Amino acid sequence: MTIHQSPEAFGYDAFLRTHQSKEVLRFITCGSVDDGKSTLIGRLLHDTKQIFDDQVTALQRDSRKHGTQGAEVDLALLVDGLQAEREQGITIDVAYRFFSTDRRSFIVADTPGHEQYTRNMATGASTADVAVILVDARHGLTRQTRRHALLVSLLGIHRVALAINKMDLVGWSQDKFDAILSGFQAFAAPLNFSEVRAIPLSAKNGDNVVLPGTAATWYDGVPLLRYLEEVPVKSEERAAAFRMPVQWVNRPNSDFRGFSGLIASGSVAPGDAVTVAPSGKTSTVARIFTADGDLERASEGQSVTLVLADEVDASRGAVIATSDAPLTLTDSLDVRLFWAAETDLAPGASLWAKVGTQTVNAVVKAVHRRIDPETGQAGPADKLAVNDIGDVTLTLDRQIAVDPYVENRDTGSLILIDRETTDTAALGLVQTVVAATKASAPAPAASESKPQEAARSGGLLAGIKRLFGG
Ligand SMILES: Nc1nc2c(ncn2[C@@H]2O[C@H](COP(=O)(O)OP(=O)(O)OP(=O)(O)O)[C@@H](O)[C@H]2O)c(=O)[nH]1
Repeated sequence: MTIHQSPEAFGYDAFLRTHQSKEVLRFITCGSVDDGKSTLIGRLLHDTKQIFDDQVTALQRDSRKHGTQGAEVDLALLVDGLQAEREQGITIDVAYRFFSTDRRSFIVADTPGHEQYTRNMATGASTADVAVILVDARHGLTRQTRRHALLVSLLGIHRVALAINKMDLVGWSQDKFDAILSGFQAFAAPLNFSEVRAIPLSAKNGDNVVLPGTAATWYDGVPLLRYLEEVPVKSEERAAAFRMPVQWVNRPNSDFRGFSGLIASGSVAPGDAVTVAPSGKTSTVARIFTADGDLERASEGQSVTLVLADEVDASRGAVIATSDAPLTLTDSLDVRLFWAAETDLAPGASLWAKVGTQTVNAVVKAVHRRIDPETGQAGPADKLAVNDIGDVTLTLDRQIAVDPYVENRDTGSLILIDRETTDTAALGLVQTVVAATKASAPAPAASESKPQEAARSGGLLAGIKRLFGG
């Protein structure tokens, strides 16, 4: 089995190339501090044999030195690799872990349970197919569990694995398990999950994570990993329309002109009719060019260069889309925001908005409502504070090409960037899109501008967008 577990050691592209033939499932883990997320991911890596022997030796040594398990191996150390977080005892950032089994490859977004969770969770969840929500069986559902479930549902993840962990500490009590599950179902009823799968487990002991546990004689379901291997991934549920943001124009000589980018969604084949946003120019795909030769079809997640049949002007910032479902051009956006900046957001605020490779100036026209994280109910509001979720209208200085988030997570999400600090201030999900009635100057094919640089180098969201094709 191929061995890899860290994005630093093994890049996303390389990971996908190696496992091209396998389906990829992206999932996010969420839970409060100490529910056992790191131990669970460590257990998944360990029991699927994703770690080298020398890592095991290092782990045994580290466990004695830094671990919380006495003489035993502390699996959380496999995941909590950073020195600082060992010292502080918390996980700091969103970290991506890669592992694979014979059936599937997995990309796990591990987000911390401390107070930055809104931003971090929004980051990880915006690309996930499934959310694994951890609950400590001793404590049951907490405020955090409810908040995480709400965020997951707002971000459009329809499947939840409710991992009821530390069952060993409650004597594998079926009553406890049933009570937690029914409490969750009651809270989640309005959240539109298509599936909630509860699994009793012990990440520490390895019961029902990769291998079936024997302690819960009453449980007749599968271990978590088996669920993750079998759950349908998004692409099986709905074929998204083809979208490829142009990252650069490949023009090595006057005979060749191709548009290079990462396919954000859908697939494309030579002969397909395409429309380029924002210019609205149409053409057909003549060739799909890659370093390994031409392709008959290319799909989501692949980096390709498209050669079009006609001389079409498109540059960085443009999006090539299928002509039967083009993007909408607009300069006014209704957006659900996950506001992450320390300063409040109020009407009149001016920020950069970045959708894929397009960057424009955005002014907050109105703040409409705030969603109560406890209940999921929306109430009127005129500003948003740090970690708030709310709905706003943005006025853009130029038209951009977007989709509603429900139709396409890539072309339907944006980040807002603080103009002063160049920090990522929010993740936004496009709610409704009304096409602009009159033509205004479309977003230019900006040369590398300040916000783009910022979004390239700074901010978690930007990093993830980069990794996952924004
Ligand atoms: N008994 C028992 N202890 C567990 C289990 N899972 C995790 N733990 C322990 O719970 C503590 C917290 O586990 P972590 O994996 O560090 O928790 P976390 O959710 O990643 O916490 P942060 O990284 O701080 O967000 C550690 O001491 C683990 O060994 C379990 O199934 N049973």
